[in-house]
Amino acid sequence: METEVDALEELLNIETEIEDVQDQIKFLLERQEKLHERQSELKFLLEAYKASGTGNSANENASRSSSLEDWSGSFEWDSQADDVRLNIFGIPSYRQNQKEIINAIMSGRDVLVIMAAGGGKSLCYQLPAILRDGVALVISPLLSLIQDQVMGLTALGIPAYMLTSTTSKENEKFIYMALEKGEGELKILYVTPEKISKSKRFMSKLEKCHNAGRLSLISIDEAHCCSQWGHDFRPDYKSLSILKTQFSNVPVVALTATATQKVQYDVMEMLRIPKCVKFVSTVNRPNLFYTVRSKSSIGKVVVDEIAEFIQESYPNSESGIVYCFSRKECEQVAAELRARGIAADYYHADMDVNAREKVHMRWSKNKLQVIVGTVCVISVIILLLVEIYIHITFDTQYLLVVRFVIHHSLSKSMETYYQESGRAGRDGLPSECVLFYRPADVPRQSSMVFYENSGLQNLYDIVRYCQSKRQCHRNAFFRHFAEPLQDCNGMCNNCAFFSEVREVDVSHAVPQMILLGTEEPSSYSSSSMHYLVIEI
Ligand SMILES: Nc1ncnc2c1ncn2[C@@H]1O[C@H](COP(=O)(O)OP(=O)(O)OP(=O)(O)O)[C@@H](O)[C@H]1O
Repeated sequence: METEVDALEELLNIETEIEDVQDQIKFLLERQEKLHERQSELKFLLEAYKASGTGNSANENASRSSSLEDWSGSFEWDSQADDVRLNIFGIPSYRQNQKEIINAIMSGRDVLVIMAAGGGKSLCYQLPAILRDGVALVISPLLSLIQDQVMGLTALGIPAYMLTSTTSKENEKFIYMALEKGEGELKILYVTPEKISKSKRFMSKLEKCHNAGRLSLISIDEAHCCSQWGHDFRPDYKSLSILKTQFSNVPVVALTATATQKVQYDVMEMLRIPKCVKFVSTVNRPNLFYTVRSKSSIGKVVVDEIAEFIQESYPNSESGIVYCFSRKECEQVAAELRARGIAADYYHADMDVNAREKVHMRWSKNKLQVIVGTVCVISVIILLLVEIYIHITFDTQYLLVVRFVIHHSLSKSMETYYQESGRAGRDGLPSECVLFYRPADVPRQSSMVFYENSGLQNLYDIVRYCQSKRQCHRNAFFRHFAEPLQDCNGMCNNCAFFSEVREVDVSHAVPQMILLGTEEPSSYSSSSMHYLVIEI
């Protein structure tokens, strides 16, 4: 006769076997994903071979892409470029890859730039836009980003305009005349991708500009938005493929801070630039200290800890961002930080334009120390506010730099976290990125990303990042972006406080755990779990 002990034993065996099966399924799913990834890379490579007509060109291009030698030499525009860099942009020297990228664009090549947040991507297309004859078209996903860029360029005396829903009739007329007839001074024109996909009038003027030989280059910012495998796919970016088809002799520059191999191939395919020169800079941001802190289940305690961190580490009102999961949470956290004496306000898409403008102004005048935003797409708007030039006199600039980025809730992927946290320390000086993590936040995010391509897988990557007490946080980025590991130099909490992590043998608590796991859900109580944790 089967006893209760036999039944319990069999149940345990079955559960162990189920776990084994689940592990195998997980392994096979991961293998399938990797095979799909390689399949799309190989398909792309074969198309590149076909397009070039020779068996070796794709290889040549690939090696050329990774070689900076070709682009770092002397070119006829060197002295003019140095003059513009120094006297217009006020930048004393190039950062890594900038000169090479500029040379490739000036030589008329299509270019894909993967450069860390704050690495200086804008200069790479803005400088050639000034040097080359005609108008440079820049496609950027967000109005506020465009406004900031145009404001900054205008302040430098560069004729930059935007054609968006907020453009005045007068400016629109000026832009169309400049495109069609070459009248007026227009060097850089910013539009959103919707302009390309939806405005026939604009496309017809652009065609006239191109036919007259006045379209100097096409720059596509946040190019990862082209890829369905990226963390921020935007359907309107798909229509950008028309640009290379229609203006085949105009160099296309695609720029992004984050793109895995798969996303890079996708972007090149989507924008029809298979032979582009690829410049991939390291994702490493050596000046950022990454920390993951465990998050209390009591909301008030979390805000207490955030406030304490800000007041202790940044007593001189250095600027920072706090990211929350929802708009409501943003408003609550901002109010609670204010109640604790921190100049904080929230900023999200539900606010009207005037309210947003007001926050923008207070931020730029340094009257706000902290902006509280959401970790979804809207957060990008916040991100754009984080670095603002204040023109004191015509030739003096202050730069508001974000010194800390705090995540009250986890991001939806490693890419998103890299970008959001990357807003800190864009001047290269030491800055901090702190993520408050608790497992209970995962289901909130998973319900949001469930229907995205690889959404859950992306989420689990960042969950692994948060849960690891031993793995270097910086290395997690290198692994994610398939980059060789570099030294962290103790610039993450796992490396800095490695010796403080204790391994505890909890095997004595296993029988209790099993009993707890086999309890009827109705009899299961959090107090029994709490008791168990204390026991351990
Ligand atoms: N060679 C340089 N030397 C010093 N400062 C530079 C250089 N190039 C760019 N910068 C400055 O670095 C800051 C960041 O540049 P930029 O906005 O182009 O970064 P980005 O790569 O577009 O970042 P993100 O992806 O976050 O938007 C700006 O203040 C810019 O003026």
